[in-house]
Amino acid sequence: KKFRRSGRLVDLTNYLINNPHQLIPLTYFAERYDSAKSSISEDLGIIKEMFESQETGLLVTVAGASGGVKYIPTASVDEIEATLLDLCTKLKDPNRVLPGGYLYMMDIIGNPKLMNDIGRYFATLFANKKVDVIMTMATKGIPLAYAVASYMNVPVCIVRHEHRITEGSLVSINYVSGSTKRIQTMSLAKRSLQEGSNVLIIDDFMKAGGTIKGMINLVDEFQSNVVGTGVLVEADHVDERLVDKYISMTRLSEVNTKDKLITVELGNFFENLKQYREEK
Ligand SMILES: O=P(O)(O)OC[C@H]1C[C@H](OP(=O)(O)OP(=O)(O)O)[C@H](O)[C@@H]1O
Repeated sequence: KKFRRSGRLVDLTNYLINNPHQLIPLTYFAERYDSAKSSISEDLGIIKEMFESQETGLLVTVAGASGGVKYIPTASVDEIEATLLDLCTKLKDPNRVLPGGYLYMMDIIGNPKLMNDIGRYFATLFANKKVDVIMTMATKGIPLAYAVASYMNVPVCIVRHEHRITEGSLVSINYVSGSTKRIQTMSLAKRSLQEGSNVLIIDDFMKAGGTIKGMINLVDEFQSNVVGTGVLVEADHVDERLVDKYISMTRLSEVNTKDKLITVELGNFFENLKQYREEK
């Protein structure tokens, strides 16, 4: 069935947005709409101009036989700032304060729209990095990890607490998490991560950084490398910090459990985004 340009533009845009970071040959679209490749190229030019002016995303076209077009999700600084300021306001609620300087966050990580938006922001920042897999720690890191992974079109690798008998042979390491100073174990099935993988670590919360540090050591056990670390909230009122390179969306700068006073501000995401944009 032949489609007019207006119909092609609607379906093309929908298809691209639903298949981020995937190189799609122009012939696929030429057949899908029974149109000439030159018409498809013009369609893509219109979409590219609109996407880039609205900062919805980038359209990258790769020439040649194995070429095609790839949609890279992005987000505007204004949109990111509005979402993160709103998140800071949500996090400031004194009723969220938990013992040990943690925050109740289940409503935040249980909010699909918010997790998808934050996932897209991390995907925007890491768009040009070679990332093969998103690694996270069960349980609260899982929703955000899936959001980032879906926008980057890569799988998620979930590290478990303790040894689970349902995963086959495991690699396990011990780590100290949080102010508990408790030795804990994290484990990952041997078949979950290929050697030489480029890993982006994502978690919901970083306090002392023991969990992130543990995952960094675990990646090392798999002869793989960490290309970046992203957390939704960093609690920076801890003395020693086990992890120095990370991106945080928000920063918990003070938790006074007695008076239930907490100060939340924007994390270091913006400094890194500016730097990333200059690099491009
Ligand atoms: O920086 P650290 O001091 O190591 O703390 C951050 C950990 C602790 C907490 O996880 P838990 O509540 O231990 O586990 P779960 O995510 O399963 O709730 C949080 O989700 C981070 O993973």
